[in-house]
Amino acid sequence: MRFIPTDLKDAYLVELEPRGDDRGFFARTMCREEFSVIGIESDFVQQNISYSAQRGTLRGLHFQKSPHGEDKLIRCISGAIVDVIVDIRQDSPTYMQHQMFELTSRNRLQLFVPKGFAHSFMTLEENVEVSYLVTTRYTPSSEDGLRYDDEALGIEWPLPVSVISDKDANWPLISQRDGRLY
Ligand SMILES: Cc1cn([C@H]2C[C@H](O)[C@@H](COP(=O)(O)OP(=O)(O)O[C@H]3O[C@@H](C)C(=O)[C@@H](O)[C@H]3O)O2)c(=O)[nH]c1=O
Repeated sequence: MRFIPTDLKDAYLVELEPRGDDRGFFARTMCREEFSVIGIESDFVQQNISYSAQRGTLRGLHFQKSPHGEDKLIRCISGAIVDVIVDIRQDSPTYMQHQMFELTSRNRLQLFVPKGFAHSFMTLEENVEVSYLVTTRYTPSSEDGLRYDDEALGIEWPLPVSVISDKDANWPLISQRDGRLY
């Protein structure tokens, strides 16, 4: 695997290193030893998949509040998404900055998102499946989120939103919050 630093501290794009032969190829998608070489010691405990039927479906931006923060390793296994992450660690040099990545079943790129980030994606095609590993079990009481259209974030989504959950359409704006985000 090749780890490509992003503009945001501690977040990486993870490129596969396929070993090809007559049958096709083989590649590792997660390897504790390779991750630890660059200082990632994530202990993944749950794997999730989501299916979105329509192009323009938006999920996020989600995080679990500290101490239930989770590292995530995201992969689009069918179709294509733009994945958007926001660094919400108050002591980080890239605090409140966001970055957008195109993850597709063709480029097979993975995105490593550390705890203390809000995470979201928008589907660019119909019938999209996203698979991801997380390091913390689902803790609904610590669930939180940022609004995809919060002017304080200024995210330029590539498509109009076609489908969004009520929960995601109604997260409070950053200007309406007190205290630390994470
Ligand atoms: C995240 C999650 C949800 N659920 C349940 C709660 C609910 O009934 C149903 C759908 O949940 P949600 O609406 O939160 O699903 P979704 O909006 O797809 O949530 C996901 O969004 C992306 C962007 C992330 O980063 C993920 O960590 C996760 O928060 O699944 C679990 O049982 N376990 C889980 O780990």
